[in-house]
Amino acid sequence: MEARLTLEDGRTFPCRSFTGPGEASGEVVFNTSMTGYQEVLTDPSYSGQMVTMTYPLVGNYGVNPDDVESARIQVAAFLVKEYQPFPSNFRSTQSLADYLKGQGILGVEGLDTRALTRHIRNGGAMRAIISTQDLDPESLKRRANQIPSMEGMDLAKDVSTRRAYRWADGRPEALNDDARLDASVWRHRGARPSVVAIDFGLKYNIGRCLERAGFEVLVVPATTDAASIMAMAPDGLFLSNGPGDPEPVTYGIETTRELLGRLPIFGICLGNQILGLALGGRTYKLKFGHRGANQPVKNLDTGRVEITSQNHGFAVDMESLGNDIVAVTHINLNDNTVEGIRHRRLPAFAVQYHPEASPGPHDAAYLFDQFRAMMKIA
Ligand SMILES: NC(=O)CC[C@H](N)C(=O)O
Repeated sequence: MEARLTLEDGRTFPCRSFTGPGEASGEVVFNTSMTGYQEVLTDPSYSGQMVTMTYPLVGNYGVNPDDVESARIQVAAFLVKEYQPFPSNFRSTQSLADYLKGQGILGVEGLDTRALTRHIRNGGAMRAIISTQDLDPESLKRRANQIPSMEGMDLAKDVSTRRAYRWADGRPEALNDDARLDASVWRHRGARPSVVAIDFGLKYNIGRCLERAGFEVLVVPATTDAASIMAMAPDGLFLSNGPGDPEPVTYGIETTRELLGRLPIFGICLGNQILGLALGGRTYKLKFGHRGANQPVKNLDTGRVEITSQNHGFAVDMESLGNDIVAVTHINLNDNTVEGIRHRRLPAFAVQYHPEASPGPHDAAYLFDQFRAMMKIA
């Protein structure tokens, strides 16, 4: 079915829907991973964004119930060069087209994804609209310009869980109705270090990695305050990844500021930005962001280069961090932006990239053990 993608600057790309009629809007971003499209689709950090894959053939290994990073598809639309409708993989239970259709998400193919990616690299991430109904470029351009900008947008509280839940045995587990959110919430007190993970859009693989590193994990809503967290007396605090601009996530920044020095803190991606903001730094929007599974990052402590999985459009401004308080621990070797920070005196550190790497390489898995080493219970 004929479709059209129009960016806010008027550039238009003809394409075809492989999921039936529909319309979608959001910020268009590109991801350079060669595989892992199901993890990309379900990563809550993509909320409000339409994602295009630079790898040209998508759908060939289908989808399965295990590779999800959250309970649903989070992208606003999925844009590919060539959709492969005949999946061949022993784990596949459904085609990608049926998976998207089942959740009402528009998928388009036949799009010149290379030209689109080059356009975004030159002009920056842009707002856009895709439609099978409205094919008039002028009307689409006008409407694309009415979409709210990603800057200033707090999407974390929209995707966050409404109720606290346990992460156990590799999956989310609801608490009993009578569970009290105090120190009695932990089942393995004294045997395993306990971590409260603030859910700004938590990827499931972070839950899996925390559990694998030996933690007992309780996931709480984004707006949970410091007093409620201290009431549970955890051994550590984790700040998750999440969508949107970090600056308007003032409640998360405030909670983090209050808990600095009272609990060991580890943050990933949005969690890194929130820690940076809580430490008095600033964040800014990158031109087109980092999204892919082969981003080179230099660990300044060891001098080692890690190949990392990434998905972010904002970054912590290095100049805004007081050097006597915060150390930059990791930088991106493509553009020298901040990829990791550490408090010089207090137990708090974070990375902008994804050590849980889903999809992606596992070079940075050591960070979960580093967090564990900060706990009283080792
Ligand atoms: N994956 C993330 O946590 C992304 C953080 C933030 N939304 C950004 O785009 O920079």
